[in-house]
Amino acid sequence: MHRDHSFPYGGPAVLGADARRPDGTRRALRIGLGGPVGSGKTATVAALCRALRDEVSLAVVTNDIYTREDAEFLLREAVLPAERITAVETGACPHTAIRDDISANLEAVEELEETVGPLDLVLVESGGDNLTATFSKGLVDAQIFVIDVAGGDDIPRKGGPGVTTADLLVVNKTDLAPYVGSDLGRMAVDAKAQRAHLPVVFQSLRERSGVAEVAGWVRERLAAWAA
Ligand SMILES: Nc1nc2c(ncn2[C@@H]2O[C@H](COP(=O)(O)OP(=O)(O)OP(=O)(O)O)[C@@H](O)[C@H]2O)c(=O)[nH]1
Repeated sequence: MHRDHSFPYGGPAVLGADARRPDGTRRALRIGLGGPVGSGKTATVAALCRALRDEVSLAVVTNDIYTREDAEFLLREAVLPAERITAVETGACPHTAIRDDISANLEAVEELEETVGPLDLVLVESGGDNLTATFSKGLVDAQIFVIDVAGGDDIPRKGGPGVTTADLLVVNKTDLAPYVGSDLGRMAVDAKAQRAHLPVVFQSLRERSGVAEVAGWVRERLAAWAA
């Protein structure tokens, strides 16, 4: 039977019944990062690791279709010790592994918790996909959708579950807006119209802007999780 675990209405995920380990301790908060190919998901994961690694115990699971390139990038950049980075090779549509058959990703997350735990936070990065890709609620507690201005300033207007329901929308590569003719003001208005109260951060990893806001949002989620 097909079961769709994607967030139907968006908004904060609730503390699931499985939020505690069998010994009663709270498991790590799991945050998924999804979005179109090349929008900056891995670069955002790297930036979050750098911002948060001295405050919280964290680990990363990456998803690629046939390679381990995203994990290899994070290893090369030394954003975390190697034992805290795991790659899942999905071998199929990226959204299948984060939404329909989440077993490989769940196993990877649980193994990280066992080998390097206790962890406060696990970031699960999806392979690049389309605007409909969302994570199963059984895999992550909250999700960030990363789009970029070079993909077209009409993407927020077009909507789709990633843009409309993700707990945080990141519009990345704002430094490229003047070169590709993207209107950031229009993107902001369209995103607001699609998302109502859900937050949007404009980010440029090249210019190091917006990263503190994304990290701040993760800190808020961690605080809510711990409470
Ligand atoms: N100009 C600019 N380039 C960026 C920014 N963020 C990421 N990039 C570049 O965009 C390219 C893709 O970034 P990645 O982080 O690999 O994107 P991704 O979404 O993980 O890609 P896939 O996993 O292949 O879907 C890389 O060359 C990055 O250096 C940014 O803010 N500005």
